[in-house]
Amino acid sequence: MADHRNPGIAFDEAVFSNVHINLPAVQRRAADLASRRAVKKQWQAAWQLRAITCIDLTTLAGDDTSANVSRLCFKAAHPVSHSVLNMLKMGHQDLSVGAVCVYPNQVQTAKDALKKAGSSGSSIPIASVATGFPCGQTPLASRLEEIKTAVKDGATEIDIVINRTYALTGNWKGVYDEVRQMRDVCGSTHMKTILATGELGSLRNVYKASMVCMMAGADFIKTSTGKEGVNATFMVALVMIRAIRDYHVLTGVKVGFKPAGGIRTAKEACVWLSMMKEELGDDYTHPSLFRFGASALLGDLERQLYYYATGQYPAQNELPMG
Ligand SMILES: O=C[C@H](O)COP(=O)(O)O
Repeated sequence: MADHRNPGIAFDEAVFSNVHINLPAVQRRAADLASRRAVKKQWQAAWQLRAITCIDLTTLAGDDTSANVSRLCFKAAHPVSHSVLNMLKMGHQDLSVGAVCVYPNQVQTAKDALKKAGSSGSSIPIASVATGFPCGQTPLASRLEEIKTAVKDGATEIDIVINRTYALTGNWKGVYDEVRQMRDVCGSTHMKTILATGELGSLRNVYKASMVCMMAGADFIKTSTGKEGVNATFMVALVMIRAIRDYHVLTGVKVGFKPAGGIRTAKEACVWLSMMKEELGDDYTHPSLFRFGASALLGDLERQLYYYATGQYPAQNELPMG
């Protein structure tokens, strides 16, 4: 993630209260993206490798144990098998994902496992969801305490959830104040704010929530927890991207973007990256400003790279960690 931070600005409702979303235009652009054909050959492999570096490799399950978290961390440090990397003439490259993303209770395990994975592992950021993830329906004091614990245990990025009750009742100052306090508690730890767009009711609210979180100091805005009925969609992304652009014009600060939930295929990942490049520029195809929140995307990316290298898809035993 970029060293620069978003310091945030004072709350000012005038910045977002009159926002107008051109729904037909957003729908058309989203439909165009969804029907886009994939790039081919070496360009496809290059985009797939880039996509891997942008993944927040995630496990957020009630049945997480040190075994599956450690396995995830090993995979984060070695996302593509050596044989495939050698076939791609990439064996000399240190390839790793953007971060691992786990519950606060698993941060310590992740830290130990990444250390065991060697130099490529110990430099991987540990993101932890916090603040009553996924619903955020716990008292503010305990949500802030959760952040402190995750940071103390070794989290280098915190993914907070916003207060949807406040957002849906138009209490944007309430959303701002909470996020601001979370940002303060994060200290030097980067903060991503999860909007849970599938629960915000309208694209105008998505824009407002994006802007309020950035004003409060979010370093990234993230679409979803992965647990809502509807998670990352191109329509929501286009609205959040517009807010990122507007905030940049207003403050000169570039805030990152993280779509999360339901992104499973290499083809989708490449479309997301090409959208970022077209909408916000090449900077937004790098992990410092762009991440995929995904639990299952890496497997398909590795499979497609294997296909590119060998001309055939792997059997299960050929990518045992896939
Ligand atoms: O933040 C990440 C999401 O929880 C991952 O969702 P997913 O399991 O649908 O990839």
